[in-house]
Amino acid sequence: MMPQTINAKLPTQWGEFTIHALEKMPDGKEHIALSMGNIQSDPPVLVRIHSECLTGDAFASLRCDCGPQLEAALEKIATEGRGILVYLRQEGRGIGLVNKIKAYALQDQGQDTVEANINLGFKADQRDFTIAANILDILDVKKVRLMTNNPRKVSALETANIEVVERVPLKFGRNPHNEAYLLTKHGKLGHLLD
Ligand SMILES: Nc1nc2c(ncn2[C@@H]2O[C@H](COP(=O)(O)OP(=O)(O)OP(=O)(O)O)[C@@H](O)[C@H]2O)c(=O)[nH]1
Repeated sequence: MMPQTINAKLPTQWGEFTIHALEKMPDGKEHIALSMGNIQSDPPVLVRIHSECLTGDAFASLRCDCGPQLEAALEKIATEGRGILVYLRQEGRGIGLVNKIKAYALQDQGQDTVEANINLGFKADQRDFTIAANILDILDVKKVRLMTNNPRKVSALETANIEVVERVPLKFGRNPHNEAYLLTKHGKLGHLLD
């Protein structure tokens, strides 16, 4: 089945985006992209690949840095007047919402974010970012400036022939509740954080 895209306007507090709803994707999930401005022209467009996080994105949870990263990415795109937010339905680094809350419960008992995933029978990170490259292909984008601290996102795009001309660090949302979580991301998951 071929992927299909449905486009509509999406006015936001940062300006007007186009929302692209992607269905019939290879992983069977419904993904979303928001775009602003001319995304195919030079210089290469600013792109954020964001994994779904209901607790951080919608409920302003301080356990992670997802909400502030999402907002900062949309703001940076609006400031440039062009860019793409790819919103992947990869809740809980791919383990799903209920399993993420199970992982939070284990973290409440002292495990770190990686140990909790492993003890639930998952890998530390279940995500496959190839789907983000598929979405950029559908949007006809071949070169990007990628906002991320996660080297796996950079290598996944490059493996799929999307050139990452620049990695733009995205360090927002550090707070006392997520200090240990961010340290674990840095120490065990390879995120480029100070
Ligand atoms: N399993 C699990 N998932 C989490 C936890 N905290 C946040 N997440 C999920 O992690 C994903 C966000 O991943 P991050 O590791 O924060 O960031 P990243 O996307 O790898 O990298 P950046 O591009 O640098 O932000 C979202 O899907 C969140 O729901 C946790 O403790 N356990």
